[in-house]
Amino acid sequence: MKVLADENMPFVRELFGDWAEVITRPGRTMVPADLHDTDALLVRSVTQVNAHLLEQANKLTFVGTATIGCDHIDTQLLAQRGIAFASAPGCNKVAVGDYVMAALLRVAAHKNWQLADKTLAVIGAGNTGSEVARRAEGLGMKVLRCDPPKAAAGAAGLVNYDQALSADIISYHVPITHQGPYATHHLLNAAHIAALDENQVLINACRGDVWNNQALLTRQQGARPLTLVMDVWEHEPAVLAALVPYVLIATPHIAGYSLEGKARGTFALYRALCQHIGRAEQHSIASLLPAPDISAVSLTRAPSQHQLAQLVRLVYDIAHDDSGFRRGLATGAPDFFDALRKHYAERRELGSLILQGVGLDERLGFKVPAQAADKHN
Ligand SMILES: NC(=O)c1ccc[n+]([C@@H]2O[C@H](COP(=O)([O-])OP(=O)(O)OC[C@H]3O[C@@H](n4cnc5c(N)ncnc54)[C@H](O)[C@@H]3O)[C@@H](O)[C@H]2O)c1
Ligand SMILES: O=C(O)[C@H](O)[C@H](O)COP(=O)(O)O
Repeated sequence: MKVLADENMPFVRELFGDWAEVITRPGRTMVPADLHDTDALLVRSVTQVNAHLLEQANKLTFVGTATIGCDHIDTQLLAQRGIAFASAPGCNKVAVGDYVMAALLRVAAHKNWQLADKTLAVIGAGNTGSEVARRAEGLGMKVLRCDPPKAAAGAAGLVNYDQALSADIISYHVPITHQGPYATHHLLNAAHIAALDENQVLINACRGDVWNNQALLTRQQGARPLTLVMDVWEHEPAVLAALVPYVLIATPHIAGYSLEGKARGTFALYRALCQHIGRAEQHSIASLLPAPDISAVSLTRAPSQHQLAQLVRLVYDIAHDDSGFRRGLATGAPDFFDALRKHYAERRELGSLILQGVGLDERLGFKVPAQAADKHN
């Protein structure tokens, strides 16, 4: 069987190579001819899987995306053509939790805030939003969850969007949708942006088009700019360069880019394709992951917020991603955004680091030995 995969999908050869012919291509520039005689197509978020791409797909029976978001896939078309489809829900939710936690600690240092005094609103209380809420609660923050589709289905304990917009920090975790009662395109629109207080912080680690970037630029160029954390941008990879100097943390859509998250994404497709063709699984995720460079740290007392930030930086330094983004943009190279993503350094999840010695809140994401963990679930 012939498997065509995005060249930026790790572990494809390890999982598929011993039983399929694996061909890799740059995801953003896959063309219809690449699909000729291909049985299974494995993509990431940058490949638009639509009628045009499938024009020469004469053998295709399976499409998989190793991502959470599926907005790049015409799933209706696949269903019409009888092509099986799989995605990887939740695969990188822990990485997004790590990213937002790193961002929160950096924002707190910048604003001289104690996070435990602040309120965080999570817009979209699904896989990534729930992971972020868990981290924030581990930091002692008050958390508001806003998810109108879930509220309409009867879920309790949720706030409406207006209430959420009053929080100190507002973090977005919705899919991009353009139609229906809960459409998220420009969910943060010009009127919302104009009405926010200058002390508020906005975080976007979902999809760029959820925020009106031009309206944000207008706000930032005025007298009362907001504090912004942006991993995703409207019109990626062509970011609104003028906005970047007004963003506290700017990164190239890498919130989900932990090695573990990528491994889970590829593995979800391996599992789905095995099921699709009736093949027994012969691999595990654990076998794909190398040992982390730093595996344990011993604490003698509960860490302060500042020390917690240092511990997070041991595993994931968001400032490094931010400075790389700014350097890349400054080169003027049109492909800087994709180049940063393609050559992204190996990043482990906070859970790869064991924190020994004190009973740390396990919701923070580090691995805490069972007898020491301060359990909350
Ligand atoms: N930056 C990254 O690297 C990265 C990584 C993973 C996921 N993502 C993006 O984040 C999105 C969310 O991921 P997830 O795993 O949490 O998805 P999910 O499906 O588990 O959760 C999304 C939640 O958003 C809610 N929602 C939908 N419309 C809403 C609206 N108008 N207002 C408030 N809530 C709304 C849904 O009810 C659902 O509970 C993905 O679709 C993907 O686009 C980005
Ligand atoms: O939807 C997702 O899972 C994330 O946005 C994912 O991390 C995107 O990464 P990409 O597929 O663009 O490499």
